[in-house]
Amino acid sequence: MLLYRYFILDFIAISFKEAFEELVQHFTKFDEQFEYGSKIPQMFLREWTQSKVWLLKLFTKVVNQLASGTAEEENTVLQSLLAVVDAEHSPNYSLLLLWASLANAVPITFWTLAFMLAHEHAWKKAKDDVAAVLGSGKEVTEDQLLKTPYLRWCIMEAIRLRSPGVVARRVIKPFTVKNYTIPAGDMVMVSPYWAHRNPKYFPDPDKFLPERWQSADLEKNIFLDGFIAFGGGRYQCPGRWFALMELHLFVAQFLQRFDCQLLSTVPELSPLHVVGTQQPTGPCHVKLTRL
Ligand code: HEM
Repeated sequence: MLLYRYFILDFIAISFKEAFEELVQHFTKFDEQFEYGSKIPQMFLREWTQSKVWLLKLFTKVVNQLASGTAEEENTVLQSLLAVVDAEHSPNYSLLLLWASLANAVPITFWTLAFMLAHEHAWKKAKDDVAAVLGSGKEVTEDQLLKTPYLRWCIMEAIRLRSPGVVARRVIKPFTVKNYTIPAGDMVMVSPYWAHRNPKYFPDPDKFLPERWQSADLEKNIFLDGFIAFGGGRYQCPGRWFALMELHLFVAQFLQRFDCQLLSTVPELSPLHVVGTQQPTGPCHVKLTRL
């Protein structure tokens, strides 16, 4: 759905179902091998490279169309971001934006619902809050989301437990840490995944405990100390507030419309995904009932 809106809002001529499906196929291939594509020379990944080239060509068209001022919508996420990026890098940045948004937000949506389902108390509390605040209304306002903080805690807890394995930077100028000099050209990495398992900041770190977020000031966008799921500094995730809002909105509306029961255990996380948020190793079976 996000993929669809992304293009429709920017009024791209993907008006035929087949063309849209072709886009989905190329994006899926790009996403499946992203971990390898970022490390292995492209000549060894022919299909992945073909899909990347296809997507970059598409984004070159998108960017040109936006630059010509013919897009109907204004202030879409893509337009806002392109306003601050060099023209030369715009197609690559557009593809990065599409990948970074979907590859992180989609698995986190899954983990939030799965963790809540696996913790009866969390599922019930979240459902009760949604029923009390949203009722059966069709529209959801920002004010209503603010009145369901427990949902936001569940989302933050899912992000904490399934955040990216590494956030990396290439060293431009040598620097010294504890008597070690890190030379220019090296890569330095920090692991949000492991940082979030430090009991100094997160007691019982492996447990899903939404209540721990009560002491953060999420309304003022202040996280818990030690939480680094969105990276840091100049290049930290520019989509973080958007991500939290869309996740909150989706989970609230899901709980409003469906009841769910786990039919299998929640799958383990896959150790193959290091760059983006963790993905599950396999399917999770649920019984879904429309309310
Ligand atoms: C729960 C969801 C998300 C998580 C955990 C997440 C996490 C991250 C992390 C760790 C980075 C690297 C930051 C760094 O290098 O310091 C990043 C970068 C990025 N994210 Fe997110 N992200 C999420 C959702 C989104 C969404 C929804 C969007 C877009 C609407 C987005 C757009 C981006 C972009 C464009 C970058 C690259 C920034 C750059 O290199 O300049 N992310 N994200």
